[in-house]
Amino acid sequence: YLPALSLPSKLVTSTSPLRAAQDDYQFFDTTPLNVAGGPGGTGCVSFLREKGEPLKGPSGGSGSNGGSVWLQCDERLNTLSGVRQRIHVKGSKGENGKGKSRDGKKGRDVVIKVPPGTIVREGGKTAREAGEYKVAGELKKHGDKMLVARGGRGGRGNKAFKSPKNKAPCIAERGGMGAQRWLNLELKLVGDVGVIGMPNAGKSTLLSRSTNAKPKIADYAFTTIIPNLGVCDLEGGEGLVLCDIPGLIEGASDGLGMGHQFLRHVQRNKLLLHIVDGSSEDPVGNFNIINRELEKFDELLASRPQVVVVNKIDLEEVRERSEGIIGELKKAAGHSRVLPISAMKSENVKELMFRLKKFADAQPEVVLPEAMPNTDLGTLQVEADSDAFHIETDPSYPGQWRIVGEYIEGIAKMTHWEYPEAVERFGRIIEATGISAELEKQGAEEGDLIMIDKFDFDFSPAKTNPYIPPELLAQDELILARERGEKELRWGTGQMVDDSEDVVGDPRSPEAWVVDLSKEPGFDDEDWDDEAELELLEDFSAFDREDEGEGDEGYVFEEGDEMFTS
Ligand SMILES: Nc1nc2c(ncn2[C@@H]2O[C@H](COP(=O)(O)OP(=O)(O)OP(=O)(O)O)[C@@H](O)[C@H]2O)c(=O)[nH]1
Ligand SMILES: [Mg+2]
Repeated sequence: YLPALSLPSKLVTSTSPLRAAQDDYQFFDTTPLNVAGGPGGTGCVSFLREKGEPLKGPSGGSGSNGGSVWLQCDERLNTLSGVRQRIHVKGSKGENGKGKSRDGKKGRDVVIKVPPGTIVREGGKTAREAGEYKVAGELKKHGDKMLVARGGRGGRGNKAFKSPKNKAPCIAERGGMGAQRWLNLELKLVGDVGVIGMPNAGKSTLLSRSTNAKPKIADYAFTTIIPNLGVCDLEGGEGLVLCDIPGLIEGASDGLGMGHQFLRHVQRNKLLLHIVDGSSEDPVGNFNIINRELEKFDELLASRPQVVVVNKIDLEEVRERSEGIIGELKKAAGHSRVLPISAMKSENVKELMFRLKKFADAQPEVVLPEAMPNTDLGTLQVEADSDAFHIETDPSYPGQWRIVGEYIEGIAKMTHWEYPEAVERFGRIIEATGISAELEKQGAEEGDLIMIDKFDFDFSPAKTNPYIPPELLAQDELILARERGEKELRWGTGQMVDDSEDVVGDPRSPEAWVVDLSKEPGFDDEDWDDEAELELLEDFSAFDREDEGEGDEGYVFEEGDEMFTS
């Protein structure tokens, strides 16, 4: 095993301008984003006491959900630069529940504005990695909204746990953690007209003369390393959006030059403006090279209508041969939309823009083969709210099992382990979600170590042991007999059960008997504070102290008070 070489970052950064250009480019149009929903508020344990009525029941309010993080599409934006200002975005915390049955206020949502055409991937801190991650959604139209990190669920207060069986529950939940994840956003620029051509043809110059964009212009290839969007204001119209695509060269479709990274961007343009440098050695040859590269990359792209211009006719030698070039280009292109211009001297440029606008408006909206079917972004979530789980085990650590699953891990985090009732409830959830059964199926035994998140448990398969010792099978007989109405004898959890109770259970395992409480007599809401049934409860440490010294109409317990529970 050899340690990986690690170079100082300065050495790692590219030495060739092309490499630098690619890095810059990727940085421009993709960005990582860390989103986290706010944690939910904690539930409250408190009991209300009114004048003359010492105990009026549980009154702990529930904590509220934490704020979520959303992405929202805003058509006024055309870059991700706003998002890049803040890599970490969090929803705010939900308020804790309070005494007197008051629930907390919901945490505030955060909405991040992104431009149309933003693709959201889950995972991938760097652009290079991101391509391998799952696409979670795309924001296409103004107003599209997508939930990317749900706020944590608010913990319930003890009021919510009141039941006929337990009228004075001493249990509350902690707030759940908000979802947290890395996203990678990628923007496909949307323009009406994609400006393509060899490096140095004059694409950026044209954009700077005809639109509000201020692209970098220079006398060397690959001046443009990021696609620039520019809006050309035409009288009485909405304007024409031009997209200056960095220079294409032979081999671009194989990833040479700026390669795939830009070709992708041209995909959305309704039409292409193909700029031919009239001063180059072989204008028509260059024209053909670019078209071949488009074809190799994507047939759909190659079939997009083009307008062709011969640029730099302000130069004497270009002007002289322009007519010949135009004729050849018309032949090569198979249409007659070929114009001579001088981007630098703005010759013929206004005329060109009007024609482009008219032509663009006549084109149908570009329909791309979708990466994913149309989905409702409100429901399509990065979030998976299922109780799915899986069990990890390692043969070299027998008797140790790890349960992995968002739901069960969330519940474990929300459980107040100091309340015995909460622990019991957690046990029931382990049963109900099928985790217990699955553990047994995989061979877990009583006393094995079960790990969920950072919590450890002893495994006790108690109620669902499918192995039935022979002596119990004999008991089954009795149960079945009883079900047939033949005998009155019943078995419960190791002891005889009173005949007056209704017992339901799994006949294969007498130990699984459960008393059906709904049919139990004598549990009336009014009965619960019968003093004879009350016993002293000592632990008040977790009680809500916010409402000390309330007036007559309500009272929240304080440390040192006596409290009774059934
Ligand atoms: N004489 C003349 N020069 C021009 C004209 N248009 C552009 N140029 C020059 O050509 C060179 C390249 O222009 P750019 O606009 O940067 O070319 P580009 O196509 O954007 O090049 P890349 O970004 O490298 O792909 C610059 O020196 C411009 O000044 C023109 O109409 N006439
Ligand atoms: Mg340029």
